[in-house]
This record gives sequence, structure tokens and C-alpha cells, in this order.
Amino acid sequence: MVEIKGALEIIRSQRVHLDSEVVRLKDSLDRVLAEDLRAGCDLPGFNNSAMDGYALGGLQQAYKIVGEVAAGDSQEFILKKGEAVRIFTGAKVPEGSSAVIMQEKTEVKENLLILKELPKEGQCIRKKGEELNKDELVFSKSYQITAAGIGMLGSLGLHKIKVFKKPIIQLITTGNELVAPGESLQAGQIYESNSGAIEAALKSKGFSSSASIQMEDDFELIKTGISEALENTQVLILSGGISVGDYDFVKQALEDNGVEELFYKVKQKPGKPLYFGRKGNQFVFALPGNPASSLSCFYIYVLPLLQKLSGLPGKGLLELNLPVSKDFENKGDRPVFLKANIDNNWVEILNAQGSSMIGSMAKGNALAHVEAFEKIEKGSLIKTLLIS
Ligand SMILES: Nc1nc2c(c(=O)[nH]1)N[C@H]1C(S)=C(S)[C@@H](COP(=O)(O)OP(=O)(O)OC[C@H]3O[C@@H](n4cnc5c(N)ncnc54)[C@H](O)[C@@H]3O)O[C@H]1N2
Ligand code: MOO
Repeated sequence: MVEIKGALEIIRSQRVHLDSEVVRLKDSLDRVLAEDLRAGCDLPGFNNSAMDGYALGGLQQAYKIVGEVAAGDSQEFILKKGEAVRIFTGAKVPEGSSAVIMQEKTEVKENLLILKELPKEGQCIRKKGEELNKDELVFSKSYQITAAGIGMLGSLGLHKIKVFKKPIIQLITTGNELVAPGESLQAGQIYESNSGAIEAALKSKGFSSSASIQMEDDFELIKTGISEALENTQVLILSGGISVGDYDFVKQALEDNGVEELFYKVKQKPGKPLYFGRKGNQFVFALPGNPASSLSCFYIYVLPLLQKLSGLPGKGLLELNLPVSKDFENKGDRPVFLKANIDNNWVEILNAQGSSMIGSMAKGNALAHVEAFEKIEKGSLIKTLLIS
């Protein structure tokens, strides 16, 4: 049995092999750069106007209007002192321009421009390269692409970028009692709900499973199922059958498939019988079958590894220290992850904390952490992991 910290340390310290691929910029949201990106051009690429108004040759009170430049025009003016051109936002500022003045601060009489106030040198001109110069570093390797990142790279003319591949993930749920939702139940059966929850959790964090299989508690079947899954997967996630019962075959089946155990059992509630193993560059998590245990373990332990395998640091869920809305005492000897809800920066610990109860987790957005035998008073800070 390992402590929570030790289990996380084992996961975070895994050396991982990362492959890269080229994707279209517009498909790259949340992907992680596999190389440093340098600017292929200046940004902006030419001096341009920040306002609809007039580009001014020299700084004075009155000008002769000699023409017009709109955004996209390639017409080249060279302004002399005392000359002005009508200009619009984004248009190329003519050579010889000292400033641009917004039209609200001007009066026009025929082709004479009179300023209501004296302009300052360079005002309202967006200078070539003022945001970024050609060859300057735009984003470093391991930058995770945001919407603004896509905008930035698009403004530099990039349409394809090299990112780390996402891990190939497969899911196996085990249990004789499990029946797919939509079918009818016989005595002793329950609906299989973990695969749906884990697939959704994967999706919400930017991942997906390439296959999801349901298996009976049959040692040979599970052993073969694991062997087949390991033919083409980087992360195999199993649910159920990992405790100590006579029908819990997962651990032995993993061992028989050459998977090396990295830890088994974590001193925590829920999720004590959590298993983590490795075979070459492949990783295996066997999550305890109880629905709230399996989903909590996914967020706390599986997610950091998936992040690492995508080129990220693997920090897992965002950790916050927030005040708790009522007293809480953990009377047990295991640290707990409690289903909780963060609202208005307060943490509410929800009712129905049982490992088999997923409903309360569905109403919350966080997992609050309390140490063994710890008493927490209303208003004191509690370590909370934000799920969404
Ligand atoms: N003698 C002991 N018994 C148990 C221990 C222990 O330390 N000693 N640990 C308990 C804890 S804690 C947990 S958690 C469970 C985990 O057991 P398994 O991982 O072997 O899970 P199962 O027995 O297969 O299932 C547990 C529970 O969850 C339901 N389940 C399983 N899979 C699904 C699914 N895909 N969808 C919905 N529900 C599922 C299953 O019916 C069981 O009720 O072991 C305790 N026992
Ligand atoms: O792992 Mo169990 O979740 O403590 O019921």
C-alpha cells in the first residue's frame, strides 16, 4: 500500500516516449507544441493605421488631402510635409507619415484638412514588427494551444503545426453483474455505468478511448482481453475486479501479460484498490469498480499520466485552497477525497459520499481532500481539486 503522495510521485516520475504529428492549425486547440515556433514574418508586417482618419505628413494644424488608402490597398503614397491621405483602420500607412489622426478630431473643407488638436509623432500608427519580429520565438515547445494561440499563429500565416500525438487509450470494464444501459436487468444484475463516465471524463479533458470492451469475470477471457488490448494501446484502463475477491482476476491477468506493477493499493478513500503498472512504453491503470472510486481515481491518477503522454507537465486537476462551508471530520484512518461543489469560492462538501454513489459527484464540480482523522472547521481552507 502506498500513500497518495507516493502514488502520484510514481506516476509523475515515469519516463514517457512522445511521438509527434502535423495537424491543421484549426484542429490544434488544446494540443501541445512539439517544437519551438519562431515567427516567419514581422507582426504587423507593415506600418498600418489603428484608426479611421487621416495619415499626416509632418505635424501641423492643416493639410492638403491628396488621396485615400483603404485596408488591403497596395497603392504606394509618399507623403510630403503638409499632405494628408484619407486612411482606414488596418490600411498601410504611406511612407513619410508622421502620425494618423482619427476622423473625429478633424474638419474637412473641400480638400483641406484642419485638425482640432495637434497630433503626437507616431500616434495611431501600428508599427511594423511592434508585436513580434521575424525569427522571434512565438511559443516554446510544450505550449498548449489556446483559442488565442490559434489566432496568433494564424496571424503569422501558419496553417499546419507540429504537435505531440495524443495517447491511444482503451477501456475494459469487468463484472458478471454488468448489463449495458437500455437492456433489461435480471436478478443480481446492475447497469454498467463506469465506461460511460470514464469515456465522458476522457472527452472533457481532451482525450478519447479507441475501444471500450465489457468482459465477464472469467480469468482466461480477461487475460486474453488484456493481451489483445495491449497489442495497440498506450494506456489501458480497466475497471473492476482489482480487489481481493475470488472473482477479482485483473491483477493476476495483468501479471500474466508481463505488466510490471508500479503500485497496488493507495491509502485513501475512495479508491483503495487502485493498481498502476507498466509494460515497456505501455501503461495500465486498474480502477476499483465502485463508480465514484473509479471516476475519482481517473481524475486524480490517470489524468496526470495522460497529460504527460500528451507533452504536458502532468499536474492533473487544478488545485485550489478554499474555505469550506461547514465543519467536517474525517473519522477514518485513510485520507479522503470528498465529492464537493465549489460555488462562489466556497467549498460545499456534498452528502452521499459512498464509493458506490455517483449521484452526489454528478451534482458537484470538485474533489475536496481531508487527511485521516482531520477535523476541518467551517471557514478554514480545504485543498480542493477542480474537476470542471
Ligand atoms: N475484502 C475486501 N473487500 C473489498 C475491499 C477490501 O479491501 N477487502 N475493498 C473494497 C473497496 S474499497 C472497493 S472500491 C471495491 C473494489 O473492488 P473491485 O475493483 O474488485 O470492483 P468490483 O468488485 O468489480 O466492483 C465493486 C462494485 O462496483 C460495481 N461496479 C463494478 N464495475 C462497474 C461498472 N462498470 N459500472 C457500474 N458499477 C460497477 C460492482 O457491481 C460492485 O458493486 O472492493 C471492496 N471490497
Ligand atoms: O476504494 Mo473503495 O472506493 O474505498 O469503496
